Amino acid sequence: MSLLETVHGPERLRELSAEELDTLAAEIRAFLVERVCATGGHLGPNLGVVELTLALHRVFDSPRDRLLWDTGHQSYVHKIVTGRAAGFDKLRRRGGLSGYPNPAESEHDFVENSHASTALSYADGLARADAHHGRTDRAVVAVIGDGAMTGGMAWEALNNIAGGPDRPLVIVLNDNQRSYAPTQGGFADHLGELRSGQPGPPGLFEQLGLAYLGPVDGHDVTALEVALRRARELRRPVVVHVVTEKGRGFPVTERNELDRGHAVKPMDPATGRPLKSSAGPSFTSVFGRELVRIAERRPDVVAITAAMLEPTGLLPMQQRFPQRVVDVGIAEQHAVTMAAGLSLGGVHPVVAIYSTFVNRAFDQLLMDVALHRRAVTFVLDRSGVTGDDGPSHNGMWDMSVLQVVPGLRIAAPRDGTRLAELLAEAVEWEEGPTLVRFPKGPTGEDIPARSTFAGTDVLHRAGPLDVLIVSVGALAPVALQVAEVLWAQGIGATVVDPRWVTPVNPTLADMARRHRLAITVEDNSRMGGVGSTIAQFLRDEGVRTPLREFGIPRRFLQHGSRAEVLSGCGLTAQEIARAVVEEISGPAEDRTGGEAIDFEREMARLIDRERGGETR
Ligand SMILES: Cc1ncc(C[n+]2csc(CCOP(=O)(O)OP(=O)(O)O)c2C)c(N)n1
Ligand SMILES: CC(=O)[C@@H](O)[C@H](O)COP(=O)(O)O
Ligand SMILES: [Mg+2]
Repeated sequence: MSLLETVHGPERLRELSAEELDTLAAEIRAFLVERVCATGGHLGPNLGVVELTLALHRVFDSPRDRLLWDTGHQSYVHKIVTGRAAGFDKLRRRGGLSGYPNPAESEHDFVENSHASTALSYADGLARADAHHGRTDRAVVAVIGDGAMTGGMAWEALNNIAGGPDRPLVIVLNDNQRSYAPTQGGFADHLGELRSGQPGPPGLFEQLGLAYLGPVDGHDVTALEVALRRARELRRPVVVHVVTEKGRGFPVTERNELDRGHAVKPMDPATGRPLKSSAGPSFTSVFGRELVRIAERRPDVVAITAAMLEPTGLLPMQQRFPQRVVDVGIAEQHAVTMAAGLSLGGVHPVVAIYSTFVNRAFDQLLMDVALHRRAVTFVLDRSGVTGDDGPSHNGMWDMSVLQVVPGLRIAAPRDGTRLAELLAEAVEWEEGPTLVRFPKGPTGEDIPARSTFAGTDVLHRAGPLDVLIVSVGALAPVALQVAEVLWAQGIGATVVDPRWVTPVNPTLADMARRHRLAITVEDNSRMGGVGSTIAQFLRDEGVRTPLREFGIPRRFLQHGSRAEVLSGCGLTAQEIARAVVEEISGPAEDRTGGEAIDFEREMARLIDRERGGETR
């Protein structure tokens, strides 16, 4: 039996000798490689915290002492030693282990949110609550990476912790010199000075009034324990500066200079080759390619990332124009307002952020960009359901949150060709901010329009004018399947894609007016989504056609594949069609005065007469 098989809780770790701990660390690394190569996940970060996690659980008594993991992607070892090794067969799979701490899984887990730079604020709150209740028998320990330390919230917390009353609060700074890429900036340089161990003036943390212990070898359990015990005994806020190696102990991640295996897809551990073949170009790769094409003809275009250069597709841009890509670290708020500054200075910034992380920079987008009508283009990758990264990573709120921003134009491409078109249109727009949002994964086959009216593409037209289906972004294949299912039941449908979803295209009112029912289908929260806005627009235009919105319900979505989670939200053709049939089953109210009309001919005539829009 392996040592690992005898570990069902942290107490077992305290029985082991130094040699046994070394053996256990090796077994855990082998376990991580075997399991995470099979499922995919954050292999590199977890290979780097094996010894640190063992030492933490030997020195501190979880869950009485609260261990908090910033971002939480590096908590697999914590899960293994707290009795969840068996769950790794279904890591990040529906019904299986979450890829982040999850209080529903274990009493040892406290913070599920995987948005970086929050742990010190949680720790400050917990430590104050202990003081408030007179609890002196426990500690708060926050593990935060050097990348997460580039996030502004971490410094807001440090300011309060350092200035607050003394209380047992241990900050373990896991310094592996990387986020995905090597961490940059003044603070990263300072950590380099601290790592050198050269004698010199007090470091930043001590100057703030915090105790500082380090640098400590993050792969030496004994050295770690000495430092952590000392930190525990200090009973005042202390930073333990731990130096680790991301991806340690597995050649495939150690050799990966791009990101040390930060978030790996299922792969063959012997070769590092992906287990699944690629399903064609991703939205991300199309964005990266098209941005370079735009940048070649627009010297004023500069790209900005918040520590996610490769995942957001900016690698081609950096390789082609290294001086025109700025990585601000995990600092989305700074990224957005810096973009406003760049725009004030005559640059057209393209800010590439995952949808879920733009939530953090809403005020900056609203007040620093939109209020000043700055021509900044936001590109939100991972919009809609992402799935396996759990509730905090779905990009399901961006169109609800951002549609309220005055002057912001929002586009949702349905395929790669539309993404290229819309990105170009967005960067050409100089009257104010623009935003293009798309999901994780392949673009799928192109879906051409059969006609276009004032910018709204007609994708499908069959039978009577029963249902107008407004398809938003990448759910177009679902919208087209809905039309097929309806037609099989004798119900006619017209599928349209507005491409630019905000502001609402007035043509939609003309189209809805001619149908018995309108529906919207979007990979976004149903509340406040595009459907809500179109419904409001139709009411304002006096259009009596009822509208039914299909989107993500107002709840946090547990992890699973994108398809599973979308299905769980009712966003499948069968379920949408079923709801439409129920809604429309009443007698057809004749809206055409008896003669069958040719919808597209009528729309062409109307557009030419009233709106002077282009028709094709
Ligand atoms: C607000 C926010 N922005 C971006 C991310 C994406 N992200 C996840 S982990 C990570 C790098 C974290 O680096 P670090 O804190 O040093 O942890 P390490 O992976 O090195 O252990 C990033 C950028 C995030 N989780 N939260
Ligand atoms: C933890 C984190 O926020 C990221 O690493 C995220 O897991 C990446 O997600 P993708 O795999 O969609 O790039
Ligand atoms: Mg790091």
